Amino acid sequence: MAQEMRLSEEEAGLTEFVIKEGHGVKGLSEMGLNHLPKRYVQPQSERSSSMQVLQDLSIPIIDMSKWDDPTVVKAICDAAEKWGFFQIINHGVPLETLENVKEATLAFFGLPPEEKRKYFKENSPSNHVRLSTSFIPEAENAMEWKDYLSLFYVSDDEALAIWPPACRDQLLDYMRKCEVVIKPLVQVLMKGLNIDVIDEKKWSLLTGSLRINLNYYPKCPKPELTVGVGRHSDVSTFTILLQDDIGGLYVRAPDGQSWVHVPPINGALVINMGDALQILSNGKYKSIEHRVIANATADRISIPLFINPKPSEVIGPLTEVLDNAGEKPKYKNVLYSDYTLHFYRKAHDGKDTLELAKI
Ligand SMILES: CC(C)(COP(=O)(O)OP(=O)(O)OC[C@H]1O[C@@H](n2cnc3c(N)ncnc32)[C@H](O)[C@@H]1OP(=O)(O)O)[C@@H](O)C(=O)NCCC(=O)NCCSC(=O)/C=C/c1ccc(O)cc1
Ligand SMILES: O=C(O)CCC(=O)C(=O)O
Ligand SMILES: [Fe+2]
Repeated sequence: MAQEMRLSEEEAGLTEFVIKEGHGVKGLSEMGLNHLPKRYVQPQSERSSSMQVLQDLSIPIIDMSKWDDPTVVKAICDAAEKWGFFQIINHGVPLETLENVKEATLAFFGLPPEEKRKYFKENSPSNHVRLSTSFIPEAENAMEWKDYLSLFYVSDDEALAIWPPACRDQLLDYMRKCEVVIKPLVQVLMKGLNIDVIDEKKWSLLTGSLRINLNYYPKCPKPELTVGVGRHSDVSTFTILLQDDIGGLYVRAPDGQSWVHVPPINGALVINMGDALQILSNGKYKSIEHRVIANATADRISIPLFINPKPSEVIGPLTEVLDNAGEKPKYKNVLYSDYTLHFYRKAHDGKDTLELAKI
């Protein structure tokens, strides 16, 4: 009884501690709890014990050093169609830059709670900077064991003024250096759709806005009962993900049922297609469901850079794709900010956001 009482008091104080006081799940983890608060208990179907993992399959690893070589172009387009996910090596972003971003992420989450609280939605000077926990606590029945800082990029000047000083310089440097990955990838992916010339308008449609998230998954007392990130696809055009060496990211296998682990490779970047590109390519490129498991032994970080249409763009199947392939559109035209708003209004739910755009 006393134990139960303590637990329910704890549940009541949880929101206060995690959300209002700025401790996040990192704070919970550091308290050394030996049980998982109820709010984090996921339904059986979402737990790792319900995942069928294929051990001998893996997403392609592609050497980008000769990215305009026809065999590399084909490897990228095939991976984007079949897997929606691949890792790239020899991509041109210096190893040191990647290390700096990971260090900056740890530096940010290592700040005292009263510092971090400044970046909560209620206190943040701008909706372009937001520190949160789980995904959307207001909309979730069960929370995810993750804290994250989300930064919307408008300009260097704005970022220097409002992004947290603990990480802003390293993130800006990383984003600038990622251009050597973004440009070739867009060119190659468009080539796969028989689009050889990408004018200003199309660049803006495909890559007009950037968002970078810093994800922190602290050690979890009962990882088998919860998730790091629930099943979802990204709403981006595509995402460049930097992960540390802990592991735990799984992607849906081409069979649509099983899961495949994405093993950390030092110096590699993980690329995944997002919903916007699935829509623009009329379904040729697939945004693939992925998820992150929680773990008991190590803190994990990851840094996704989301390359997106501008929120004010209308996205729909590209006319070239429909004309070249003589296809009927599978998706409606939607305002991208309406699409992302729909994503941000509900808990992670696999690929359900796409239903909004389906014809
Ligand atoms: C800052 C923008 C440019 C909009 O500004 P705004 O028009 O002034 O609108 P708001 O900032 O008021 O945002 C509208 C609503 O969007 C939601 N939202 C706005 N950013 C956020 C935010 N980072 N967090 C969670 N709600 C938000 C949020 O619901 C918010 O409503 P509210 O909470 O009532 O103020 C921006 O939010 C926007 O429209 N972005 C579109 C581009 C964009 O960010 N695309 C998303 C690509 S990111 C992606 O694929 C993410 C994947 C992801 C996968 C797994 C995760 O666990 C987390 C993320
Ligand atoms: O942490 C990871 O490896 C993936 C995170 C993710 O899917 C996301 O933030 O959208
Ligand atoms: Fe994701």
